[in-house]
Amino acid sequence: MNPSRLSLHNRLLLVALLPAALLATLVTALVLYRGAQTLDRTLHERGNAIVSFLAPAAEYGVISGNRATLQSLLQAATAQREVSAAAVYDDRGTLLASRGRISVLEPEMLRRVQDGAIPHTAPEMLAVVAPIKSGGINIDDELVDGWQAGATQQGMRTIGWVHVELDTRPSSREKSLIIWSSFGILAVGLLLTAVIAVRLARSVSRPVARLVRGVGQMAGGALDVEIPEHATSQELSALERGFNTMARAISENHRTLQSRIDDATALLAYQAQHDPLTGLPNRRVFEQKLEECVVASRRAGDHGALCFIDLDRFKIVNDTCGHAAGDDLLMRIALLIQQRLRDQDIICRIGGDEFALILRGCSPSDAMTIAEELRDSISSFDFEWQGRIFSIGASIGMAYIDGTHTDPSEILITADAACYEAKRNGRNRVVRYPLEPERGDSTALEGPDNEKAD
Ligand SMILES: Nc1nc2c(ncn2[C@@H]2O[C@H](COP(=O)(O)OP(=O)(O)OP(=O)(O)O)[C@@H](O)[C@H]2O)c(=O)[nH]1
Repeated sequence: MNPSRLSLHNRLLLVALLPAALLATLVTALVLYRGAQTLDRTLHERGNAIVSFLAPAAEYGVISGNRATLQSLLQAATAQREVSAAAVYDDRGTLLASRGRISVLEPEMLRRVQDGAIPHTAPEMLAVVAPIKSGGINIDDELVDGWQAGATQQGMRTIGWVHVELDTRPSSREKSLIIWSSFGILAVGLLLTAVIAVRLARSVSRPVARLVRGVGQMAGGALDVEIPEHATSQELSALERGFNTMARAISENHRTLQSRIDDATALLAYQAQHDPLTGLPNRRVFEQKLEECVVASRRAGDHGALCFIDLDRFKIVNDTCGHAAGDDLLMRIALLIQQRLRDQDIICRIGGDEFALILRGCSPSDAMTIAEELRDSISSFDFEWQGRIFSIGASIGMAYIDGTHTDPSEILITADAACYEAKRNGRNRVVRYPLEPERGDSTALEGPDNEKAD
């Protein structure tokens, strides 16, 4: 298991459970060790207390050789709950009296006992041996005096040993009980800790996982993300609220930005196709529309005409009243032309005072009529600027689109040449330049007599 690859949930579990499990195990081990020690020590102390009581009490019986006295002493000793057997030996290790099933002690072992009890353990048994000391008690002395002489411990000699065996099984049972109850408490404690740790880890990892999912969705381009706000902790709850607020703000900003981009794109597209002064379609659109018209005339027989319009004496307005006046005049002329057109006609501004008019779906004579009316309207228009009145005209060169052309620029060149001819012939007139002059059409080369005096 590589800790660096653990998920947040498992890391939190580890952080919560590992110290608790280690601590609980250590405490349990300590409690068990100390409990076992206490039980062993208590048993030893109990054995020592019994032999310490028995040894001086057996002094008289050993000296006097009164085995009945010793027997009654041992009977009293074995009446104790833990004592399973007891015995008295003389100084040579000869058994003087015994009660219960006593294990036989080696005389060397007895001789090693000089200054107090020594323990000896065997399975299910703890043996305690203590020397019986005598300070030269007279057999005829009072028993009380003998006790007092024994109590002084001055110049005493070992005259025998008392041997007591204690049953360790109750103590072992108590130890087992302590062990199992400790393990039980440990298991329950760890289980409760695990349940709490899992709930705590979930309360952190789940909101974090929701946040991670939300961030991932946003990174993937889904800006309308809203995560459920279920966190119970104050900080995570604030984080969830903050994320949603932030996501809403980003989404809103994105929408606003997108709308601005759309507006800017639309404006750019409009500007790329329109003349900024008059608002009419520009030269690029004109070329495109002319090509469409040429294709339509070839494929569907949808004939029409192109009128190249160049204003007459426009420069005078500029020179006399300035460019602002010239601009205003251009806008008014553009409006005037637009008002006189049919729905299917297209008017574009293709130069300073030059306009191109595409008439769709009309015969040569209809086209000539429209062009003449337009010329007349322009020449009849009086432009007033700061108290001064200007009257301009328009020279119009017309080329008919009859399905015989493949190149739109040919038509434009033709119309331009016709316009030039109109200028040359005195301005303010319409000249039509068919590529192949029509028979009997006097206006095709000459144009009408529509010149207006300057
Ligand atoms: N005010 C204004 N003038 C412009 C604009 N674009 C071009 N012009 C001017 O329009 C004039 C066009 O020149 P011309 O066509 O030679 O002058 P004109 O007086 O119309 O002469 P003819 O066409 O021979 O009758 C020039 O003086 C240009 O500076 C514009 O956008 N605004």
